[in-house]
Amino acid sequence: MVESTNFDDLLNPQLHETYQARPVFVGNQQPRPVSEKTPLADAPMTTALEPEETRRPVVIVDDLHVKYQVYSSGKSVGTAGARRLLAPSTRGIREVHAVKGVSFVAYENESIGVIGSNGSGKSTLMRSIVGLTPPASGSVYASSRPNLLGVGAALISDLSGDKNITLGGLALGFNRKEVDELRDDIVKFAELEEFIDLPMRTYSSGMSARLKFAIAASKQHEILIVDEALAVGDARFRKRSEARIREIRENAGTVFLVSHSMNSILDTCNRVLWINKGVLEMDGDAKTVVDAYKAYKK
Ligand SMILES: Nc1ncnc2c1ncn2[C@@H]1O[C@H](COP(=O)(O)OP(=O)(O)OP(=O)(O)O)[C@@H](O)[C@H]1O
Repeated sequence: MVESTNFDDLLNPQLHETYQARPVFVGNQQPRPVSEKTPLADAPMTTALEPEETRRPVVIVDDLHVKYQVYSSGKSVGTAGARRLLAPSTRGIREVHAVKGVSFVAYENESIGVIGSNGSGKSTLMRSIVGLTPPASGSVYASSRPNLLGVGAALISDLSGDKNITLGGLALGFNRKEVDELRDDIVKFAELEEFIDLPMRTYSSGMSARLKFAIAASKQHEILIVDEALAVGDARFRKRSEARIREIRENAGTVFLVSHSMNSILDTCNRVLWINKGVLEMDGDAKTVVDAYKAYKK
């Protein structure tokens, strides 16, 4: 007989019942490092960044450099025939310098768009702010742990949408009771009432994206990073997710939105960072930066 796995066996209630997502540095109003090259927590900032005194800084990125080590196959693209044979081998480890000395201060209640061409380093910068990708040098300071929107990693496609709400909710730091209280709102927001008992693998990509967004956005994040999440779903869902992002921001959150949609950026953000080839090309009022970016792209 094949033994079936109980859903509760997949979780560890003892572990999760009291689990709460903890800020990186508890009880300290000052931004503190979430990641930096050296373990010196109180290392002075290397650049002349001066946070405004009238506003509360929530994220400080100080001269951040991020590098990837990539294994190169040795195939030099574009060199044909004999030229390829004569060309020096590029086999081995190659370094990609994805973020090159980016510095800025983000304040409470700001909604910051992050724009730039493909491969310019936007996602890398965001992953570094969350602490997923370590910097090669420089530091990131945050008043509490920034959250990258998305609970995708915690979800299991063979389980129903409903059970995945439990999984995703626990991954966000809610306890079971809190997840149960939020469940109906999440299902309603995702508009999946009729499908919530079906395994997630039967969902279309838009349906699972809606569920992931609805789970992740059910939490009032203090620092939230949304990387292209709004590009999914239809226009109506996009409008509602934009509205939810504005709501999070209005409730004293700070939101970063990485997007290629200038309309989403202009609708949602009051400030924009333009990243170009790993460098912070421009930082300012949303319309000014978007106009400059559009002019550059022409
Ligand atoms: N895991 C990785 N390993 C190696 N190189 C990487 C990795 N992730 C990103 N890169 C490289 O770092 C650079 C910046 O990539 P990143 O994904 O941050 O850009 P992006 O601006 O978010 O791009 P897009 O708009 O296409 O999503 C690119 O040259 C990319 O090839």
